Amino acid sequence: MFDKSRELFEEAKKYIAGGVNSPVRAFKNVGRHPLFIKKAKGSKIYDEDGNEFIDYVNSWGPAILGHADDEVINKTKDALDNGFSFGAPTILETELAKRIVRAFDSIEIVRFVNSGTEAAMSAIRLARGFTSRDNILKFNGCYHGHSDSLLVGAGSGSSTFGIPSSKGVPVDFAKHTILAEFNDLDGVEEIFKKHGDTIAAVIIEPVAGNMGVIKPKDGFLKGLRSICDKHGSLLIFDEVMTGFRLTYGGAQHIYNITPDITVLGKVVGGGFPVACFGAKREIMKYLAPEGDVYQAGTLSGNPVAMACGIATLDILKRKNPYKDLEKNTSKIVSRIMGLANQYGIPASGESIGSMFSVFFMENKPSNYRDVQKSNLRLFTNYFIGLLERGIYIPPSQFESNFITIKHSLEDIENTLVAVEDIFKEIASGKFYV
Ligand SMILES: Cc1ncc(COP(=O)(O)O)c(C=O)c1O
Ligand SMILES: NCC(=O)CCC(=O)O
Repeated sequence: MFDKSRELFEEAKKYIAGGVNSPVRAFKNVGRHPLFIKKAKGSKIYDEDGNEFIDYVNSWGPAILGHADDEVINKTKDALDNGFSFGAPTILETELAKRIVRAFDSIEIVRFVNSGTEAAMSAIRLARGFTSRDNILKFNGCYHGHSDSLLVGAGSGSSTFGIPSSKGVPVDFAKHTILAEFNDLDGVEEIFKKHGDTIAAVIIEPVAGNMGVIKPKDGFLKGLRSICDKHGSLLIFDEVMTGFRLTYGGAQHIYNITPDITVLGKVVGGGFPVACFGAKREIMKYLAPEGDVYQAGTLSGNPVAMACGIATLDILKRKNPYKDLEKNTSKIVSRIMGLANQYGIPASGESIGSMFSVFFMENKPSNYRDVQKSNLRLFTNYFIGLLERGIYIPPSQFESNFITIKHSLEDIENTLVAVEDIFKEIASGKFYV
């Protein structure tokens, strides 16, 4: 069923590190080789072996309109025809910026970059420049891209200085990153008691997606806001995953909390490499060329990418699909939980907007420590079972699934049939691994 992909992966490994350009694509966790994708349209993705899948990865988040929306294609092609990179300003950048500024009260000014990694890294530099402080606080299990000071998140308790979670990150860099546990406000308060006057910023995924979907407990984000205010630290919401996905805006609108800096990516570029960070003018004026915090990019604000982002946001604004997305997502999760219950599979589900996770553990996790208790063997069997039945989900327990406006009721019913089949097999003792 996947022979051609296996051959293509072997060939790719000869020329590309590990055969992939981002490690999560390798399916290493689940002991499989990746599928090589030939094309995608709507809710479906097609591999080189000719298999069709209902897609819940959706490019890891950008494709909220489903793949290859015709209107987006046409508008992006129009931009392409005019030339695809000038290294000089275009109207398209201002147009996309206007849409973002109008959608977020917390943002007056933005700066575009090419990836969420760059955006989060630059937001941290800006916060350090603005406050003249070096330390930052992040949460265990939150992912903000792969820049040095943000690649800290494993192995440390909530009140210790971070140790790097990747080789190649100097301990001297990582020691400026303090780790706390998601949803543990007391832990954050303790850290601030000791180190408050050294902390430039708290950075958080307001709804965590990178340890599976975990929502903030009541009062948690509000508590972070007041701790930051009290100590003169900036609050950074990394809404790379949640921005324009949970609502036409971000998690900050749902929870009614105003961060100082917002980081956006994924949906804002509609599938092209676009991300940005934004804040009030008072903070953003610290950036070069107005200010002394340096940040730059040859391809930043690329016109074709901007056009794709504009077309995507305009469709979202016009269609306002968020209620329907939420309804479909909670339906999937509650039906999966019903099936898990029926077949005696230990599982809990979480969803918000069009993001969801199925955890193979009885109780809903509220932080990274909890999520470690998930039964990864069950997850792997679930993943492989789905793949073999034409359903493509992220190859890790510690990720969010996404649905798009193109996921039909039929797609959802077909997914549930596959899930039931797998749970039935597991209940009868049949495992793939
Ligand atoms: C919340 C969050 N921040 C930052 C990033 C990094 O973005 P990118 O992969 O575009 O560098 C991601 C995803 O990868 C993310 O989910
Ligand atoms: N939720 C994690 C990601 O979106 C990462 C994608 C990648 O690094 O390829």
